[in-house]
Amino acid sequence: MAPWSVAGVSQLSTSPSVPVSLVPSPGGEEGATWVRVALDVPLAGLFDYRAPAGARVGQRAIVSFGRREMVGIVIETPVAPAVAVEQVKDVVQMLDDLPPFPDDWLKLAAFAADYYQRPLGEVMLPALPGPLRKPAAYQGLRAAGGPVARLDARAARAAKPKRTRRKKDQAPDDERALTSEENVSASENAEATSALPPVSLPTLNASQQEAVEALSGLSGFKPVLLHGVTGSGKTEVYLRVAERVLREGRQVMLLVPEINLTPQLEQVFRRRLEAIAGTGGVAVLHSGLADGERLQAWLRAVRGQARVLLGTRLSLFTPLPDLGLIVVDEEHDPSYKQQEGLRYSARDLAIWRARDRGVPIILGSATPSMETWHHAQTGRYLLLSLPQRALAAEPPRIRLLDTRNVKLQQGLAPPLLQAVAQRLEKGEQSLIFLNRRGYAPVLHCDACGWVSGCPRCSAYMVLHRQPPRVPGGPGRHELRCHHCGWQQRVPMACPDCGNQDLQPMGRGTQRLEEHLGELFPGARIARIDADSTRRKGSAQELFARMHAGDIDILVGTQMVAKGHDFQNLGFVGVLNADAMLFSHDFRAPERLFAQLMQVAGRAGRAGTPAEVYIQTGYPEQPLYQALVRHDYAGFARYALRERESAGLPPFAYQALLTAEARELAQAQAFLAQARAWTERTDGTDSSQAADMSRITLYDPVPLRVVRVANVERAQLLVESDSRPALQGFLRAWAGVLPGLAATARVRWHLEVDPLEI
Ligand SMILES: Nc1ncnc2c1ncn2[C@@H]1O[C@H](COP(=O)(O)OP(=O)(O)OP(=O)(O)O)[C@@H](O)[C@H]1O
Ligand SMILES: [Zn+2]
Repeated sequence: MAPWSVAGVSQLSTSPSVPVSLVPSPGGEEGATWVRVALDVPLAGLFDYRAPAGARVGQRAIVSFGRREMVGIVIETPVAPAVAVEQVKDVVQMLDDLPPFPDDWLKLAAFAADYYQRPLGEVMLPALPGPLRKPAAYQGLRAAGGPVARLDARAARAAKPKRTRRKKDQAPDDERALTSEENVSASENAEATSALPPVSLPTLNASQQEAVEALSGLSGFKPVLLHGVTGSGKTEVYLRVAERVLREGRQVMLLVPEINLTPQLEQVFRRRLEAIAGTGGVAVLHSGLADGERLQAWLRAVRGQARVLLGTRLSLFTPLPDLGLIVVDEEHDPSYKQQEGLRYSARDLAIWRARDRGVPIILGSATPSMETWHHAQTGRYLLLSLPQRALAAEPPRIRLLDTRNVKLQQGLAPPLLQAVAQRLEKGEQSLIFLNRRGYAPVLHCDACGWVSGCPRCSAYMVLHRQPPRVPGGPGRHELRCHHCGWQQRVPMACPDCGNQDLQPMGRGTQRLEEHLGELFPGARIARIDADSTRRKGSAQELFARMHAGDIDILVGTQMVAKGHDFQNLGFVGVLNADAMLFSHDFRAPERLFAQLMQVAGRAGRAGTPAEVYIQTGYPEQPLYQALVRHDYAGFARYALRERESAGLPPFAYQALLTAEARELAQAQAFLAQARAWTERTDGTDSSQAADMSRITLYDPVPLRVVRVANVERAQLLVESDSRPALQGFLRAWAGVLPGLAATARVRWHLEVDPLEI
């Protein structure tokens, strides 16, 4: 393994095949005439324009491209354009409302583009807040100066007359979208700091203390795995280390899987860290923000006014001038992986960024990914552990309920029901975890075997209960496809045989909620899943009710499994976990173990003894046995041994080419051609030929759900034991794929380090 190879990410390639040079050419920074610009278009390469008034690398420009105008970023200022001078258009406008993007940011984007095989513009521009990449934001009278200038003007106005400013200078609607409520200037921060009430800090326990000391002693790049069991107080460790870094005058980037669901987390970070960084010193970025709010938070971070950036994966690409520490909380969480466009791992890029900036990075988890755990075991990452819960003496007791010889009541085993009843009596809350939303996964005809298939997908339509039109009224049912969104009424009779008695098969969270209501008529029952939380703010409302103790029994999907620090949850029941036990995806056990550990970890956090019951038909499975012992390390040892003997990640590196077409044959033919290309050795590039010996290409196969919205999908897996070899191959391959795809008329994408196969 090469010394630079870190986690999922290899080094920034300096090989000449990288199409981007970040070094300003002899044309000079100031007064350059030619600019080479990255644009958000699905075409490889950069585009040349003339900038009569000069331009600098990293500066943005509005240019015309085809019939559109677009915002691009200057990557080079070449001495001469790559095409005939007469063909080169002038830029429409150089934008100077922001200083040029710094070198380290350009390097990060260039690395991501090269590593994930995407055009540079498709990496850079989507990473910016909306207004900064929309030419419309710079046009027209109202937009004079652009969104940044407007925001600044507003901030300046707001800073002067302190009391009476609201209402009066309300911006017109389109501008208001770009500016949010508080606009605190840097000087105001300083004032506010002293006004904040002092926060009382908990006394660290011995392992927290050790972790904080070890982390405080770090300088330079060092990845650290903070492996702390659920409820062990990892957050407190992040806070202490962050406080220290802030006092040293540096910025902290804190990545979390989700923010919308856990407003308490945001509050804790604000309260604690703004005591040092000043009011407004913590900027928060996530996809739930309006364009203007996002721009504002982003600008504050970029300008160094915000000293802490707390955000989801999209904040990874925010330039931070004084970055001193990166924290990735719940590093194993799949939501760090973007599943469309640039399919990047924010965790892996965060590690690259930490290395590039020479700062420590903390990866925290109770159930680390196998990749991270492997690095910690082999010493590449420093391993720090919090083996005990911060508050409770004991972790929850986990028990397996063997469902093979038990008579279930509506899918629920008697001991589980008794446990809920007992907690009800004691005034404690219960959580029933079922990772399947809807009423029932399929509707079925007993007479002829008909099932509710989606007309557009190779999948079942899920039976859903609609909320009643009037409170207390009857709920209607309908069929919904979770893959394509298709909806239809429940047929009155079987479409095949006319039988009028169609039956729901299996159960989802809605049906479970209904059953529990019948079984525990006096209890306050609520459900948290994607359906019950569709309305903005409804998830926060439901979680607030749970935290306030207004819910006795909570039914929930994975949305409730992570992050929440419930204080009065005494029991967790888990249904249908077996569904993930025998998946074709080699990562399924890892995900299942993490999910069960996390959901179990919601119980008994405040110190009262708690129990977790898992219903299963396979209690002897090693995964469940490890879970009962709370033995993450044992599970990981077993899982890694299996991966090693099968030659799977982290012992191999993968990429996945997916093709979509009207006909499966078309998609497969394209993949077959893409594969055949690799067998054509024309000897033009001997180094590539040598690398091919380390590359395995599997046969193209249809996806498990092969058809979605009338599009058929197939994929081709590429594997190598060497990341540089895989990267070298992908670089060459990505050059020929667009041509092959155009001829075959298929849509395609290439995913590096895929999480799901
Ligand atoms: N040293 C301490 N003394 C007292 N309470 C503490 C201490 N450290 C943490 N806590 C409290 O313990 C609880 C659990 O901490 P926290 O939520 O940080 O755990 P965690 O490790 O992030 O768990 P999870 O992985 O389950 O999210 C919180 O209520 C926190 O306030
Ligand atoms: Zn469908």
